[in-house]
Amino acid sequence: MTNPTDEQYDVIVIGAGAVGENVADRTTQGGLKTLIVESELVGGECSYWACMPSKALLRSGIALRAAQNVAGSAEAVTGRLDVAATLARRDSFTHDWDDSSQVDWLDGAGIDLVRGHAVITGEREVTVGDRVFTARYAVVVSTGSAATLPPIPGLADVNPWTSHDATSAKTIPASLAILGGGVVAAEIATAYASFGCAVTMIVRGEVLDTQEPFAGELVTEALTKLGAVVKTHVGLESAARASGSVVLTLSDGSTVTADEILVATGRQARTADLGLDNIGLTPGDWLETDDTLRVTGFDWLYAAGDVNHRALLTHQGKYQARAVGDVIAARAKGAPVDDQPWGTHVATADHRAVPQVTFTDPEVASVGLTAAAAAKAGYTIRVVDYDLGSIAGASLQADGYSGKARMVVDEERSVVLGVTFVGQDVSEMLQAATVAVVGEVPLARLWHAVPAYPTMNEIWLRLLETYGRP
Ligand SMILES: Cc1cc2nc3c(=O)[nH]c(=O)nc-3n(C[C@H](O)[C@H](O)[C@H](O)COP(=O)(O)OP(=O)(O)OC[C@H]3O[C@@H](n4cnc5c(N)ncnc54)[C@H](O)[C@@H]3O)c2cc1C
Ligand SMILES: NC(=O)c1ccc[n+]([C@@H]2O[C@H](COP(=O)([O-])OP(=O)(O)OC[C@H]3O[C@@H](n4cnc5c(N)ncnc54)[C@H](O)[C@@H]3O)[C@@H](O)[C@H]2O)c1
Repeated sequence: MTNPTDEQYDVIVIGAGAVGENVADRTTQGGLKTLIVESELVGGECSYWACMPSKALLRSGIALRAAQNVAGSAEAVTGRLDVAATLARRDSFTHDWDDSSQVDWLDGAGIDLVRGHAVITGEREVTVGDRVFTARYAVVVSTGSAATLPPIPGLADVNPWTSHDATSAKTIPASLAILGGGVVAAEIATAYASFGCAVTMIVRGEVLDTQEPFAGELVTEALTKLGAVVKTHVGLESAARASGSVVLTLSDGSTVTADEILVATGRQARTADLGLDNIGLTPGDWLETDDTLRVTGFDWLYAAGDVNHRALLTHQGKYQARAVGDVIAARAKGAPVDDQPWGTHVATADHRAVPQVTFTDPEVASVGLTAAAAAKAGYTIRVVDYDLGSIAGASLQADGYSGKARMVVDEERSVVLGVTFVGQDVSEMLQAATVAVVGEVPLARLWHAVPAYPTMNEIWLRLLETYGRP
């Protein structure tokens, strides 16, 4: 690890998650001397408690079911999921929660690291313990987000799990209640149900209700088939521990008893103890930015990743990191700033072209606007739906393949505003949809993007045929 001796830097990045690391890399490549401060593990949530461990927990069950869904391999794969081997594979991805390889990467990239809790103590000034650092050009906040805990009577006292516990568990409880119906809840429910854990989801609305409605319907159906109980349109009134178990009283008068409860009710900004009050901002708030990721009202303060609440996804935060690192370097050198929509120094895609995969089984892969969001935004739209199971490639992928696709078209410009695929292995089909949405490729031209036969990508041809040739 580098031992910084000079307390003045060009750029100080607070938080060494995936986003902070990428910001620091870009500013360093831009010739700026950069310090990164991290209070926990270099690599942040995604590497140790979020994307990577959760996907590792999911993958073994998904691979097993994929083999069971094809005659021939189904006969060969007759055993049960090996939970211990799955957990061991998860541990290999998190390097047993040891960040030395990421620290080595920072070192190799020429980025100085200070471990400790950073506080903004003034303009361009960051204090870590008894060391005070100043930044010539910029301070970038990339402190991420943390799980919220709703103020439900008794909930805090039952020692509820957050996603940290669910992704790092060394043993799987016999039963798990999950509060919430979003991405974390649906993914963890899928993984734990695959392990044979008795999962009960308590969902105040529908599962995955920010996606197209059929996504939640198909995922709920699949979760139920896996043995999970999905209770929708019901609230949690109170929680208590009795004989070691968690006893939950629901708004419909019923009770749920489980070994543990996972609270997956969304995120809050990690800004409560960052010293925001020292610079006239409110501790605990999300940091609002312009499209160059500069915090409103400041010329030296930037925010990238979850903490700005634009799109709480690793890939989107890293996209912001590339823009923010490059714009800081450009402004420091007095070079031109390209801040027009879709320019080099802006994160335009955050507004209407965010890709996301929910790694349930079936997967949900979406980009851009849902039909409801597009209509609400005032677009004149046409919605085209198609059954993915009737695509030749899908029928080869799995016997009895079931899935659905939707394309939302802007009728005035004849371009795609959003696409959603739900089905086995659809995640790898998402990038083509993202290119179509970001590139605003006219439908007439999309007819010339010929999908190979027999792949599941033929869904594009079917969607276009259903729409009709413009
Ligand atoms: C269970 C789960 C699964 C997920 N799966 C996916 C997925 O599959 N794909 C995807 O794209 N997204 C996924 N996400 C979202 C993804 O994890 C986040 O969007 C991403 O981690 C945000 O990165 P970040 O760098 O902004 O924040 P973080 O990764 O949270 O990093 C922030 C860092 O800042 C440090 N820090 C905070 N305050 C201070 C301080 N004052 N001083 C010093 N250091 C500080 C923290 O210790 C942390 O290391 C998932 C989230 C969860 C909860
Ligand atoms: N595969 C991925 O890309 C992935 C995976 C996991 C998480 N993430 C990201 O992490 C973020 C956090 O995920 P999340 O699932 O915690 O949040 P979320 O916003 O997706 O879902 C929160 C859920 O909790 C419910 N809820 C909120 N308050 C509640 C309350 N008081 N009582 C009962 N239910 C309540 C909501 O109705 C919703 O169902 C997401 O924004 C997502 O982008 C991404």
